[in-house]
Amino acid sequence: MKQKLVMAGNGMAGVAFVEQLLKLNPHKYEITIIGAEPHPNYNRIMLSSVLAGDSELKDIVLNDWDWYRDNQITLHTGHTVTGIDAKKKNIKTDQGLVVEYDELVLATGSLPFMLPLPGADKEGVIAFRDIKDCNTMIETSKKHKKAVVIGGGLLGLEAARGLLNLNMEVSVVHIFQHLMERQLDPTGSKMLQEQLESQGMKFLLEKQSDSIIGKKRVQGLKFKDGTEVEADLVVMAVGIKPNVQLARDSGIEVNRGIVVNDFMQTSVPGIYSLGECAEHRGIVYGLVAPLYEQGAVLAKKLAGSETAGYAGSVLSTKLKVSGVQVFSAGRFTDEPGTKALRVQDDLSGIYKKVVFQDGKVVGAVLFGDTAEGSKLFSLIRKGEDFTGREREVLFGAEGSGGKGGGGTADLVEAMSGDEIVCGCNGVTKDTIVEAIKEKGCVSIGEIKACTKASGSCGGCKPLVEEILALTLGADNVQKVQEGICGCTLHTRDEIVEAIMSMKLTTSKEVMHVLEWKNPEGCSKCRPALNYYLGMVFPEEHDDELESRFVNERNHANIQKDGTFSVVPRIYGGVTTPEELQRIADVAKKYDVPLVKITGGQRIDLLGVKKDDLPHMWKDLDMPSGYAYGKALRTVKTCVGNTFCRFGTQDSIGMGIAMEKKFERLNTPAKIKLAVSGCPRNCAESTIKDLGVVAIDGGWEIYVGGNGGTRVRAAELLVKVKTEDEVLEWTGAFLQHYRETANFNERTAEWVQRVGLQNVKDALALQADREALVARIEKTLGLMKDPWQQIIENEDLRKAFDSLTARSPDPSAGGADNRAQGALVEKPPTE
Ligand SMILES: Cc1cc2nc3c(=O)[nH]c(=O)nc-3n(C[C@H](O)[C@H](O)[C@H](O)COP(=O)(O)OP(=O)(O)OC[C@H]3O[C@@H](n4cnc5c(N)ncnc54)[C@H](O)[C@@H]3O)c2cc1C
Ligand SMILES: NC(=O)c1ccc[n+]([C@@H]2O[C@H](COP(=O)([O-])OP(=O)(O)OC[C@H]3O[C@@H](n4cnc5c(N)ncnc54)[C@H](O)[C@@H]3O)[C@@H](O)[C@H]2O)c1
Ligand code: SF4
Ligand code: FES
Repeated sequence: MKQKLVMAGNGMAGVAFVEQLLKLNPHKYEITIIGAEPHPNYNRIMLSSVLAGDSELKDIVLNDWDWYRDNQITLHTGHTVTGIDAKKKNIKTDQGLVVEYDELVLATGSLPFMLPLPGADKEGVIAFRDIKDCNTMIETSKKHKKAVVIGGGLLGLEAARGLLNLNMEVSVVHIFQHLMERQLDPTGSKMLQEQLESQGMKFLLEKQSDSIIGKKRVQGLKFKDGTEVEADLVVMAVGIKPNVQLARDSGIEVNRGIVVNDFMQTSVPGIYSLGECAEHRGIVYGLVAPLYEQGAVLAKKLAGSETAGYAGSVLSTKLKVSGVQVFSAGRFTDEPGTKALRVQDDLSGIYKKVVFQDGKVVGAVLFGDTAEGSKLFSLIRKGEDFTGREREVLFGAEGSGGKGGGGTADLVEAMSGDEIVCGCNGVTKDTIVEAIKEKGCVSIGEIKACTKASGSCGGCKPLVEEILALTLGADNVQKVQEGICGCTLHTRDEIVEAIMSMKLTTSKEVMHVLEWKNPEGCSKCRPALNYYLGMVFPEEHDDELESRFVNERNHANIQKDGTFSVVPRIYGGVTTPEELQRIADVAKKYDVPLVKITGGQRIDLLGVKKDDLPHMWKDLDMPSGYAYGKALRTVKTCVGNTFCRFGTQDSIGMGIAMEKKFERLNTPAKIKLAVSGCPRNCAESTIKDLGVVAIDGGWEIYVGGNGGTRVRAAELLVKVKTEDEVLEWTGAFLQHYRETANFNERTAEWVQRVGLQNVKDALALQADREALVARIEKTLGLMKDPWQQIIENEDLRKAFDSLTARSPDPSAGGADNRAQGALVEKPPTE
């Protein structure tokens, strides 16, 4: 008869242990798991990504309901274990359930530490620990503007980045002078602060919180120095405390955490503990890598296999904030007896520090370029002696900037099979090699799907790539590729090629023919396929509305309060008294709460009710400005030579001609154009996807520029003489971009990826330009104004209305609508 194994806690550490146990001895136990949260085990690490809008709950589930069922595990979610009777060997839950055990595992994790400030119980003061907190933040951002995060550690900064993505104004309050002082030295910390400030984060450093201000809901935070900051939301991210109450109440020895020996045994026979609630040799861990190592030991112990026990872990961390690369491992501070090798390149924003003791690497900090993180972490764990040749670690044996320390390839070769490569998911080298050799994985994407390695923080990707290359052999390395999303291993180019060669015209066909793993697709591939199909076969492919993002389906941008914004097209930013009168009349008639001039020189009517949209479009009698779409947005113009005394050309006329020609064009990502009448460049043409600047006797065309979060100056594509040439080059450039960029890739990223010279080469010949222009014109000839279509076509109007019925909560950015499968994107900008 099977023994009964019961586990309190359905989190990352506990379930990873059960997975290991099932591999070693699948039939030994009848397993029951009790979890307080209502979900199956999900990847807590990826909550930062959910908050940042890059994934949804369903994307981060590690073990779905079927997994428990397939492994005959009884799962009770929404139950909290409240008592243990170690004599009778049973546990009871808050719902009155009593379960008997032979072996009991406590994997209750941590609780967020909440500063005991006066007023901390007010509405809007939360932690960031679980899905519920994530949803609270997403919901709050729809109604409120100002967020304050207390704590400038890993969690606080990831929370702050997510809140910025939710369009909140974010201030991070930190008690010390330097952010992430547990992971970074002052230099790295300062560079991090500057980078995050450039993303819009504000910092209040060396501030001690005193009290939370507000009535029922938080209105601000007061500091001990008497100053205050306004806040509609306060997120506390000041550390965690092990969740030990259950163990303590049950007479199990507890210090900071539940005290365990090297075999994860507590002071009470038959009761084990692991994860963030456990304390081993005086240390309580707060990252997943050590928890997986503990799980592997406990699995062996309970499976009856041999194990030397758990001896503690060295830690490494990586901040998961897009646009910022930070890695830290081991002992990185300057202590007596240590020496550091430092490389600082302020021009490229790169900083590397490697700390040695007795010739061995004991710690490292990397900022700006973290590619060597895995290698350094491995060197720390291996303890290889570099006495007299320390520089090789960063500069290679020749001191030439090579990979040093034997390079990643040598390191990977020297790794033992049971060494963990992916700390976030506890994946060993053996598991990855097995996935490559036995399950036929040939790409990072496949290995991720098969083993989960590289699927969380991404820090182990260079190591996984190296293992792949070594295992497959150099000749097969070119086979290594990532699919466009987890549903497929096919790259963008393969998909487009298949669409063209097999004449595929629907997403379903593509998914079927290319054997999508998930036949429904996901929020990444569905809109991408719809775009590629429309780009290749503009006539044959029927636009798949259900694959479009929610704003595109509504032909209007959803605002945080659930209302919509309406932006009619105003060609080149030029309007007339009659048009202005109509806009004013519509704004009055529909009680529009805010009329705003946008950065793109047009007028935004904000706060419109969903039901009013078609009526307003009709009354406005103006084309859609596509302010919601992956399409041509605006053509900004300066006054030009019509009125400006510096103007050399008619920038307004040129801009209007461009907007009239390319309006409604579907593009991989939004497109903004501009035309300036002289090199003073008042229309900011050099931070646009395509910007035109008038010069004496002609025009310069710049491409690949971007304002917004990642500013990039556009680069000169060509100088031309006539307006017709401007239109021809613009058409050719846009079509080349449409045909070769990845879906969702802005021109700035695309030009950077493919190189300006390649773009120039593709457009150099007149014949090639003409062919591209012919193709773009074919597409443009088919495009119709979506507002007009809905006004005129009864069927489309009904479909639009039923869209309302299917999304009763128009604030479709919310978790509910995400769950229903509505595709939601980050907020758009003009
Ligand atoms: C936003 C965020 C980002 C993070 N990013 C990283 C990262 O990049 N890298 C990294 O290494 N780590 C990261 N971490 C930390 C990592 O998530 C934790 O180390 C890990 O989840 C701990 O696993 P655990 O199983 O010990 O605890 P948990 O994952 O907290 O699981 C414990 C579970 O037990 C349940 N439970 C508690 N008490 C009871 C009870 N009495 N009865 C029943 N159930 C109970 C809890 O509800 C919980 O679901 C992050 C954490 C957060 C919050
Ligand atoms: N990328 C990652 O690896 C990652 C991401 C998120 C969370 N985590 C883990 O989750 C856990 C929780 O993260 P965390 O950042 O809350 O914990 P932490 O203990 O690492 O950092 C808390 C930070 O808050 C600061 N702080 C403490 N009291 C303060 C106060 N009164 N006012 C202002 N600042 C104060 C501390 O100086 C510290 O920098 C940790 O174990 C962390 O390692 C890891
Ligand atoms: S860019 Fe030149 S032409 Fe245009 S408004 Fe400025 S100064 Fe005048
Ligand atoms: S180490 Fe984070 S995903 Fe592998």
